[in-house]
Amino acid sequence: MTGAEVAASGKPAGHREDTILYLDGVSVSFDGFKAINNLSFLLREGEMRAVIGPNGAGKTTMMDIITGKTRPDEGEVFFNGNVDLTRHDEPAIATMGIGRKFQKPTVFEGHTVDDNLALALSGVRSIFASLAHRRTIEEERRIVEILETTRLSHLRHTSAASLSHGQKQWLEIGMLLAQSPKVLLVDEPVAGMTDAETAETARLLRDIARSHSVVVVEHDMGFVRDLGVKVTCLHEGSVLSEGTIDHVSADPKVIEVYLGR
Ligand SMILES: Nc1ncnc2c1ncn2[C@@H]1O[C@H](COP(=O)(O)OP(=O)(O)OP(=O)(O)O)[C@@H](O)[C@H]1O
Repeated sequence: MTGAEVAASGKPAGHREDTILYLDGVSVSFDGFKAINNLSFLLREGEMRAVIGPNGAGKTTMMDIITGKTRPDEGEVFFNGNVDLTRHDEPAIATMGIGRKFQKPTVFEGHTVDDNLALALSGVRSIFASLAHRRTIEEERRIVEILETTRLSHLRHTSAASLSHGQKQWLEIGMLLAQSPKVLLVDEPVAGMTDAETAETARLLRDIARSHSVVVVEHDMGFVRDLGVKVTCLHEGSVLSEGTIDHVSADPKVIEVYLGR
């Protein structure tokens, strides 16, 4: 956060009511080590944010706190302005509309792209029931829409096992979209991708961000630049720098602990 955005009280500027995610004064320790230290992080509804920072900065732990995997020792964590996430567990938070994509793709390799999306769309149904289920017009429309968004229309009937690494990542993003989340948390989406796939992923996420709030954790600075959104750099569990990519990447503190290494 820039100095201008921090009120005199040290509290983050902006009303909680205007946010989709609101973290303030959040701390968590593991065996006495403060992995998150008085962290404040605000995401407006419909905003996409890139989160960067060196290894161990607390990026994953911040996501764990938002999704209910880790409970903070202190601080406020709110979703949609008024839902106190510290009072809910992981499955409840996922159901509320916070979807998370981990770094490693976990698609069903033995099934087609289409089946994978149908499975994700059905949510609670068993694999067998889901594949035997006769699709509604609305389900078919959603699948076609997600295939287009994820650049996989031409691979609809291809086995997920034969997709490239990048296409598997896109399929998994599609499976997340099928659950209609309000917020997508995306962890290192372009790790291991080709340059062309990386560039396409920035476009894909920008498309998704037109109708969702998104937090993207990534180390690839070229990709972060392509996203064209506000950047938050974490260090030692707190916000070290926040603003445009040009502001953050020119910040001497960021250069010292992260970019200059
Ligand atoms: N369950 C845990 N028990 C003990 N220490 C933990 C636990 N989870 C995270 N940590 C520690 O907290 C710190 C923050 O880790 P975290 O994984 O959030 O960083 P990160 O920014 O995601 O790093 P990376 O870029 O390497 O993924 C690290 O020092 C890590 O070792």
